[in-house]
Amino acid sequence: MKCPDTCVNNSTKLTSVVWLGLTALCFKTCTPSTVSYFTKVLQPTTGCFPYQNRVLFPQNGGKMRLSNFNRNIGTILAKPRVTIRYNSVYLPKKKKDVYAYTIGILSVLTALPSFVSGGLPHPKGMVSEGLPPWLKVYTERIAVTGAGLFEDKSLNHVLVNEYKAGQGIMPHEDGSLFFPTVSTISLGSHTLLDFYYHIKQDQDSTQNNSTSLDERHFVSILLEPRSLVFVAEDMYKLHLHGIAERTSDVITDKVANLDMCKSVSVGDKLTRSARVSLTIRHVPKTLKAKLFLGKR
Ligand SMILES: O=C(O)CCC(=O)C(=O)O
Ligand SMILES: [Fe+2]
Repeated sequence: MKCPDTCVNNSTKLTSVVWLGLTALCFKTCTPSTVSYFTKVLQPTTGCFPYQNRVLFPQNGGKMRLSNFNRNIGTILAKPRVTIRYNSVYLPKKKKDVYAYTIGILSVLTALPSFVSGGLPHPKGMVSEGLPPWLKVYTERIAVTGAGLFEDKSLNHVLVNEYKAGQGIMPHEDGSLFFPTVSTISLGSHTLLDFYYHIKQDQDSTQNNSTSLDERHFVSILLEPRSLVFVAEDMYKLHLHGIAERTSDVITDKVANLDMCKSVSVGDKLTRSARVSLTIRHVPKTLKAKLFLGKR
């Protein structure tokens, strides 16, 4: 089970020796033309996973194509202040696009399940490190697609997670360090993003106070390969979300976006494979990095 990215565990810092080893492995495994596509992106250490502050990634952001990014977007839940929007075909199926590289590189470097780009969110402010060009392609276009959901804020934080079949992320909330809209691109496998009611402290409440996760689970969203989902407002702030540790998912009537998914119906069993998610957010509180070299 992965921890949510709001956890910080410094004991998982990657040593440069391990990184150099993994880099050498990648360069040995990739063909020379592939290697020329990749450059190292140095990332800060955050989260709960080992090996996450060094990763190789394509830097040819300008060449990537995101098709349909403003089409096919559908709203699943849109009561006042409760919003999920879903786009099943946000990324084209195209050779040499970033999803292929992402999956390829993460499977070569199997010990790289997660990394953060943009900085480390902190209550006092994130020292903003900027995003590499290939990620900016996503953040800028998602800001357009999600217009109205981010209040024109720039998306300055990206978390990349890899899940092998059978892995998930425990029910959690993303917390107040982020603006309360999250956008997620899914690469590789489908998954089910499950939403749960919190346990209510209010004794008068007659519902949603079960301690059983199954009973608190009230809706799921099927995240298809290359899809984009926005979770906003109360859906972000009031409820927990998570991904169950399963190797396959049986589709039930709790899956709220079936009408937006191609050829999937209630009763179907979908087998998971490796999935990589790009979780793209806005961190409101940022600090300018100050370097004090010598006497002030
Ligand atoms: O991988 C995902 O789609 C969910 C990740 C998530 O909820 C998180 O990192 O906070
Ligand atoms: Fe989350």
